[in-house]
Amino acid sequence: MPSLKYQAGDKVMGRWPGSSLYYEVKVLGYDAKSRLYTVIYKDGTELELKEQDIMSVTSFQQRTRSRSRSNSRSPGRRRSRSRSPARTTRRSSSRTTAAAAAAAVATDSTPSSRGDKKLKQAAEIKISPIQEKKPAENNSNNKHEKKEENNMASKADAKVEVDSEKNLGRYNLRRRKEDGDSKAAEAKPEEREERSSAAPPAAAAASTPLDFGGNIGALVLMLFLPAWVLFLVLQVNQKDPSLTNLPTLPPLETFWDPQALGFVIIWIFFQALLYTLPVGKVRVLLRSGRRLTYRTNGFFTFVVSAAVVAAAVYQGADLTYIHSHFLQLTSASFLVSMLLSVYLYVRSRSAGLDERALGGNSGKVIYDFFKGRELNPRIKEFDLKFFCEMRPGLIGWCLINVAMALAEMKQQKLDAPSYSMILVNVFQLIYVVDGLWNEEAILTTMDLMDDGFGYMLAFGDLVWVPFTYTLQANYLVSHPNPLIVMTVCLCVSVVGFYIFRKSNSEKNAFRRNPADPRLSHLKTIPTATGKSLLVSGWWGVVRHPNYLGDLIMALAWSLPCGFSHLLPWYYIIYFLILLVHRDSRDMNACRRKYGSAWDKYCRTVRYRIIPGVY
Ligand SMILES: NC(=O)C1=CN([C@@H]2O[C@H](COP(=O)(O)OP(=O)(O)OC[C@H]3O[C@@H](n4cnc5c(N)ncnc54)[C@H](OP(=O)(O)O)[C@@H]3O)[C@@H](O)[C@H]2O)C=CC1
Ligand SMILES: CC(C)CCC[C@@H](C)[C@H]1CC=C2C3=C(CC[C@@]21C)[C@@]1(C)CC[C@H](O)C(C)(C)[C@@H]1CC3
Repeated sequence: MPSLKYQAGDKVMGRWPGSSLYYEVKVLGYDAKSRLYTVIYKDGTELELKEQDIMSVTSFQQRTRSRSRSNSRSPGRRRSRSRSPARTTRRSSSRTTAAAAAAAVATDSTPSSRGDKKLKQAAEIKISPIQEKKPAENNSNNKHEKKEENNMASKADAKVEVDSEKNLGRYNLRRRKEDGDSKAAEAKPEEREERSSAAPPAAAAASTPLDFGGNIGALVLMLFLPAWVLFLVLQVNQKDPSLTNLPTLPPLETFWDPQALGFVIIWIFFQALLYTLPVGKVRVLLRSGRRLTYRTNGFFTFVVSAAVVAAAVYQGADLTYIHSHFLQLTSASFLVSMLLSVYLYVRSRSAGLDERALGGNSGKVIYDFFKGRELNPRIKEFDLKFFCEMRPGLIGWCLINVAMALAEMKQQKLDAPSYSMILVNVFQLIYVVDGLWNEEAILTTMDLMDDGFGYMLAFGDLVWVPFTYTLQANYLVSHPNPLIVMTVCLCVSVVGFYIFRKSNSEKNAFRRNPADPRLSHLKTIPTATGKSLLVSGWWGVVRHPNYLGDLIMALAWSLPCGFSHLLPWYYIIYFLILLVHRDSRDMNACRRKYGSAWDKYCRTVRYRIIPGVY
């Protein structure tokens, strides 16, 4: 291993997965493909570690010394952290044998007197090989596994077994079921949150395989996506929109309207102002040692925005401006998203390695610009990604829909919007309000956890969502459709929403507090990161039940538009492609995160989105 930081045979300190404990290990080798070092612990246990989870013994000692110095200076900062599954608080057990653990040193902000205690606690880790399970044992109905896992969730101080799956050379962490108490269940919500975030940091110096066909694919998408939005925006005004009836391109000067740009900027700043108000709960995401706080006041923001817009309409503001200047508003938003993307790329160059997203850190300029390099770019406490995803575009979606209802009344000379328009408005309003009401759930989604913030999301949030997700309402303005299948639309919408909400809430509740008594009936699979995977309930039906619900809802949004044209059905086609691609991105990410535990989950839950089909 000539140009590597650590060589085979080196004695180094290796971080225990999902914890901040370091053990003395010996480097055995390096796999260039996975960019993982194989290390061996003193008792012969082998693990694969990332470079950033390894430290030379000297720098480790320096770090420990400087930490204990700073801790002895500031006792107020001493805090016992119970995030790690490997961190135990019990007295030693006769079954405890880990020689590796004897070398463990807690790197927490604990004073040296506590260091010994931690060392002793860490010595309670038991390392024992796992038996290859028979297929029957892998079944989701395996009560034993369930039992073990429930204990794992509910016992913050239980002992940990390290099981090696010999065939894959990977490890699972499990708590022994006889070691029980209910400390985690009794813990305060904030503490639970910290504990359930025990996974190793997602951000890293390394990059993952390129999506979208790398640089070329990203460039094609960057050009294609705005062109496609333009196509849709022009198509929707055609009397007979179809793929064979292409719209003519308007003169270039019609794209530019300073007033439209002014409105877009005012809207974004207004949303930003509301976002900063100290209303709502503060949520914490732990990322590479940093505490990221998020203020979840999305619902409040929505209510205030609705009140302000209603007041403006009352004062004589004409919302149909949005319909008549749709093209100009779209290009103004595109300009803003472009400028934002450039800003994000430039600032990401000074972001630390641990602040970068795995997916957008390839070193390829176009690809990284598209995918986003920085995981959670912030201006002080203002989180740009969270804000853009949840506020201007999402709330703007509802504003545009209302404007389309008013435009329909004006154009069709109606006293009230059509039933079709009302249904589309109500269905999508519920979707958006639900997203804002459950805003904290976004903290467990791929976008927040794994994706960097770059062109894809900036454009997606500020242009794609408000100007293409409103297509059905926009279509109905000039393509009236008498509603004959109202009951069908309602039923489809209710079923879709039920699946979407229940499955998302189940996963979110589980990620927040795996020991939640309301989830105690669910079966789970432990993983080496300390987090577990749900294997029954909604997440035992298909691997993405939330996508299934979302797709069913998308069907309900198109049904009121009738079958005269394909255009209003575009959303569901696009959404299917997006979610299938997203599902495979998530599969790859989870395989990287959870290794063999993920493969086991996939063997147990065979279908991805649609039961029995895919
Ligand atoms: N309207 C729109 O345009 C879009 C809407 N959406 C919606 O947004 C929501 C979030 O979607 P998205 O972020 O893509 O994906 P998910 O909310 O499904 O999050 C995926 C993550 O969930 C965790 N997970 C996966 N399987 C399990 C399991 N069995 N048990 C426990 N945790 C599991 C994993 O993360 P970990 O283990 O690290 O917690 C995984 O990375 C969905 O409802 C989706 O429909 C998404 C995209 C676009
Ligand atoms: C431009 C590309 C082709 C695709 C961009 C994708 C984005 C538009 C979507 C990625 C994930 C999203 C989510 C929502 C909106 C669309 C984007 C930004 C979401 C906020 C919609 C409301 C939901 O309730 C949600 C679960 C909060 C969604 C989260 C994901």
